[in-house]
Amino acid sequence: MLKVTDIGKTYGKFIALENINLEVSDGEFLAIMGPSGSGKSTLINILGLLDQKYTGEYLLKDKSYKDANDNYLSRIRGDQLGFVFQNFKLLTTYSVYENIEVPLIYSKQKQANKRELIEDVINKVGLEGKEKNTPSELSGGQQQRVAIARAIVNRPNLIIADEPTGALDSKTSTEIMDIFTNLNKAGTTIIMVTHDREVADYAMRTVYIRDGHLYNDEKSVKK
Ligand SMILES: Nc1ncnc2c1ncn2[C@@H]1O[C@H](COP(=O)(O)OP(=O)(O)OP(=O)(O)O)[C@@H](O)[C@H]1O
Repeated sequence: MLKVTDIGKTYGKFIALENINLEVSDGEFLAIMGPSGSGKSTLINILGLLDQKYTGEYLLKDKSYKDANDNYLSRIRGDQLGFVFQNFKLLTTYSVYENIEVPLIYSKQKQANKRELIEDVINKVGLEGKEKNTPSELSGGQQQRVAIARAIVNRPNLIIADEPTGALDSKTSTEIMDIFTNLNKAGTTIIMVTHDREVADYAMRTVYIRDGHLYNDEKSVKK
């Protein structure tokens, strides 16, 4: 799915990432753990094609987007990637249905097909009956379900989730992780940042970041 070779990233003189190497296979479910400020968001911004200012090489499906223009990048992000964030990032004045429809606005599919895709993901995340509600009328867990539905409606190859359970209680977190597990079982590759060991345990593999360096297992993390 993707290959990162010797990636580095600096903010002025500050080294945020150094010598990062990482390969993620199709169908993998990877967790990235690490303390606050260690570089997790910086790394997934690069993986999610939200940041092109890095050194080294990043190939997504064997292709580099380092020199791609903004329009092209937005299209690739829309076609291939789905994003889920800690604070949901839903449009507050839109209904559940309309939020999920957003990624399909530029899609050339017919209206009836779009409706079918949206209804399908609403069922997948268990939000039947909430289509007309706005986010403020939903619980945190339900809002995250909307965000997941929006992330998967375009059937992306890769889901990037940044602390998807960070704002949720443990029972709701389990429900959200069950949704991710089912998506992964159905073939979607997932990369998830989390602080929570129990949440990371849902993934097949965990890597650790500390001070901008990536480690494959916790024992090798240099203190
Ligand atoms: N735009 C920026 N300018 C300067 N420094 C930055 C910028 N963005 C991030 N940093 C620094 O880079 C380091 C890594 O930040 P990053 O957001 O990737 O950490 P993180 O592991 O995601 O943290 P958290 O778990 O708290 O979200 C931090 O020390 C941060 O202060």
